[in-house]
Amino acid sequence: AIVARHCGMEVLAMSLITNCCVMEFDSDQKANHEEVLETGKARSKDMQKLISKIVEKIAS
Ligand SMILES: O=P(O)(O)O[C@@H]1C[C@H](O)[C@@H](CO)O1
Ligand SMILES: Nc1nc2[nH]cnc2c(=O)[nH]1
Repeated sequence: AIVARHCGMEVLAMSLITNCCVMEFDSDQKANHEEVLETGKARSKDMQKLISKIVEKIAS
């Protein structure tokens, strides 16, 4: 993104929130990669649709 901006390109960044951050060191809860993969998979179609719509709007 930094190089793209340097070259004068417009940049859109997106992020999918995939899990909760565990703030307490001694918490029983633990963040794990499986929940991240699971959410990514569960939301992949939504992300595809959203990005397609954005590209359509940019192109029109
Ligand atoms: O050990 P961290 O906090 O880096 O772990 C998080 C949770 C997942 O294991 C991974 C992201 O997928 O980072
Ligand atoms: N998606 C995701 N990425 C991370 N990178 C470091 N920690 C995390 C986390 O809890 N979730």
